[in-house]
Amino acid sequence: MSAEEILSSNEEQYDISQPPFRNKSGYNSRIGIYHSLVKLQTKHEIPTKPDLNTAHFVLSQFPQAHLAVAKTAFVDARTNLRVSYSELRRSAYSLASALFHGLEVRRGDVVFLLSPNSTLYSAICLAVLSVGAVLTTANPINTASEISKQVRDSGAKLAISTPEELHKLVPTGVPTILTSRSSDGRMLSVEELIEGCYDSTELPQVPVAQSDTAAIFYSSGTTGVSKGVVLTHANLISIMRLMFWSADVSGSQDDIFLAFIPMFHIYGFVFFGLGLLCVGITTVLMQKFDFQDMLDAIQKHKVNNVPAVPPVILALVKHSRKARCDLSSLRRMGTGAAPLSKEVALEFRKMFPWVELRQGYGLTESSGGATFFVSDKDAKAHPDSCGKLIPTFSAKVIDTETGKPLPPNKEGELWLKSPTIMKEYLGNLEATSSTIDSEGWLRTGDLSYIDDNGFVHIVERIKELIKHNGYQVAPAELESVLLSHPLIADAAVIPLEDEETGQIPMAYVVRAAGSELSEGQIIEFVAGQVAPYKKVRKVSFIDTIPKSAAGKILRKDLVSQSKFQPVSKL
Ligand SMILES: CC(C)(COP(=O)(O)OP(=O)(O)OC[C@H]1O[C@@H](n2cnc3c(N)ncnc32)[C@H](O)[C@@H]1OP(=O)(O)O)[C@@H](O)C(=O)NCCC(=O)NCCSC(=O)/C=C/c1ccc(O)cc1
Repeated sequence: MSAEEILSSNEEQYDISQPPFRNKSGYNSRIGIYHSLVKLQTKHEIPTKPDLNTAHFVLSQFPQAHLAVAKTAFVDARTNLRVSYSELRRSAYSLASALFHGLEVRRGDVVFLLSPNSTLYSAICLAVLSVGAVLTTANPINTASEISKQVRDSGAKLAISTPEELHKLVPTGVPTILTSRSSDGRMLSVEELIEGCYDSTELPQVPVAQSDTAAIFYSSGTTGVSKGVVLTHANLISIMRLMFWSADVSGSQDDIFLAFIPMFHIYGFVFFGLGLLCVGITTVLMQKFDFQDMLDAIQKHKVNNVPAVPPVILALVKHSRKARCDLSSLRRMGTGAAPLSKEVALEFRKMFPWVELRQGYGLTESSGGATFFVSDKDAKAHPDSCGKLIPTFSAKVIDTETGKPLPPNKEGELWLKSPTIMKEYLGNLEATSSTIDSEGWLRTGDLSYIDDNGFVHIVERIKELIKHNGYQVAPAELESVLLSHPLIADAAVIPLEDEETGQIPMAYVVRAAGSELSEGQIIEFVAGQVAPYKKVRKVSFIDTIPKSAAGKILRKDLVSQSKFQPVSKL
């Protein structure tokens, strides 16, 4: 369904000026659907022009005044290098010309970007999208085999990599250019292409439809291993507009933001990679998170706004008193990607009474946004909620037993519909059809309820997913690594609650007969094959893995069992 179709079907079905919408929950009891009660003003409306390209849209949003006065778009927290809106636009233009005319990147070609946050990141994304190519990104700490898998699955034609991570791409054979100049000058780099002789005054004219694929982000979804989430230009343009709306309603238009949240995931991508550029704000960029560096950056650059994840909020509560730093410039903090405990939220507000704290909820499959708190007063009064549905969103809360939609205050699986919902999982019809139904409803795999006032509460995950530091870790992926060990007969991986990081992956292992494999050896074996945030950090040995009659691992039983075991974090 196109953005236009979804928007107009929302208008027809959910006339919020009519009963039964005269309730604050936005619940229509006749059809069992909740609807965002926020109407977008004209300036926030989602453009439905069929041939609009995300990059053209974002670049057209750069405020003219900012281009004229060379307002800073990005500051590198470490080097102090500043990139203005006009420089960013010039870089995007010349890189787009170089990709199109020099490297013959064409509409639909997939370009794989392997880089931490950098002042070049947005220019690269804009250039790739502007020529109708498809962007796919990855965490640079992923292992070579994880990266090969993604290059293969996405069908990447070209890669762009930092010199440090190049070795992980070499085995894939995919043509690669570097982000910065190589010391021996033998490889082409983005820096050289930007400074080269390509046209820096306009973008190549490539016809692109909003329904074209724009990006493929990898997510574990509700089940199993990592899958490519296919997002269209329509999805990204919609979320850009909603970002603009959220900055406006929360009064953040003139804030200085801090970015340590990685741009290679949807959260960082929609905020820092593209979204906040439409608002015209300045972002201080950190390549990698470090607690003290974060405090220093806030103080030095007088940062006002920090989108974060729960472990960072917890670290501020626990450690900022000891650290000598001035956080008086802070005005707003956001938190998403994992649940923030009510106690931590309350403690944070006590320690930083001058800072607004907003919890949000979004998935890669919804292009990163779904709920938001318009007012801090509401956020304060509802610390265990992640806000209300953002404009254009509808939701159903589905009884997991009967499949029927539920009214306010009843728990069920949250289903979402909006113009931001992904098109599909790449090349995976089965996963797509079990996640999005024929009417376009996305099953989130999260157990939730919506209260009388429309506040969304996420209760727990139904999907089999571990959240470590806000990163997704799929148990099935770790289980297949464990089962590849010749001395492991069977294995199951579960989330173990952890105060600092949210959850850690814990493995239950059945050793092969006669094997004396130790916990340490197993941890080391897995660590050698997966990115550091996916590491198994605790192992327990067991005689058999509990399974249903159909052979499905009964993870809930193992989770209950794990609660009775002493945990020593490694
Ligand atoms: C800032 C965090 C919380 C902490 O950083 P960290 O302390 O460096 O830890 P890492 O988790 O990055 O690193 C894991 C491990 O990798 C190691 N590592 C690190 N960088 C290296 C290196 N370059 N070399 C080698 N080893 C290394 C690091 O030392 C560590 O090792 P270990 O000691 O074994 O735990 C970081 O984890 C982080 O950014 N997490 C956020 C992840 C994230 O963005 N998730 C979003 C997914 S999308 C989504 O859910 C959307 C939500 C959303 C919600 C609401 C909205 O409104 C909108 C959106």
